[in-house]
Amino acid sequence: MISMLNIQGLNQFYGQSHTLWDLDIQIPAGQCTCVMGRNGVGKTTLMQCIMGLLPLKSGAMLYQGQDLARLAAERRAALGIGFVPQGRQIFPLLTVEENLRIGLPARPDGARQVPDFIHELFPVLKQMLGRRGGDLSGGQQQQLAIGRALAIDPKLLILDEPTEGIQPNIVQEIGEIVRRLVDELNLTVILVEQKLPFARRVADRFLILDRGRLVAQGDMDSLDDNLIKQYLTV
Ligand SMILES: Nc1ncnc2c1ncn2[C@@H]1O[C@H](COP(=O)(O)OP(=O)(O)OP(=O)(O)O)[C@@H](O)[C@H]1O
Repeated sequence: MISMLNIQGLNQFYGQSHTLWDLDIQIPAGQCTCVMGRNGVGKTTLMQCIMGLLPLKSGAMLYQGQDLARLAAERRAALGIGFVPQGRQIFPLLTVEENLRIGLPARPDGARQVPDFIHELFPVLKQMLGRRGGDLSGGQQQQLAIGRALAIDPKLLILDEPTEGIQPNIVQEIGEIVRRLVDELNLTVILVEQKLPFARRVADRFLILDRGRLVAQGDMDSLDDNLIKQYLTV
């Protein structure tokens, strides 16, 4: 297995509160890994650590062999890590096109155009390029957030709860798009997801966090009822 991201001994604190404990995690290249666990176990915190948005107490994060831990967040984007944050965080007053273009300066190849494949993946955005981001529906905003992350041409794409608050037909579409990114474009995806059917359909592997610790991992097929009962259902 070639790992895209190799996390070793990661510890994170919010003030005195020890939130992530001694995490050792390998994210295989060219697969979709789903990070699971109940509310508050540290999934978003882990994604923010990978993106450089939170300081680590200790640990290494090797991305294609290079340690990210000392790199600023913008550098991580330039290395090819795309991020779709929880809650989408699109810019409501900017147009769809301006939102899509916002990360382009991070591209190492100097490209200044939004790649065509993004318009192909999200035809709805193509029809709305001049509209303000804030005027889009939740599902359209989620597609915009994914398109914006893809515009930097990432190799690793992190999606934090992309289906939260989205209507079912768009959830279905997002699932198909994530699969295409993995199968056709060979992206590596880390998906934080609480909806079990969606996770099963879209992900190849799972990791389960519980109170900041890694408690289980494996192929999606091996996620059994015991694990679900112990760590996932409320
Ligand atoms: N900025 C912060 N300051 C202090 N504690 C925080 C902060 N952000 C999160 N926490 C705490 O850290 C723990 C992990 O939160 P985190 O948001 O990473 O969990 P999560 O698994 O992503 O949950 P959810 O599924 O609800 O998004 C929680 O106990 C949370 O209350």
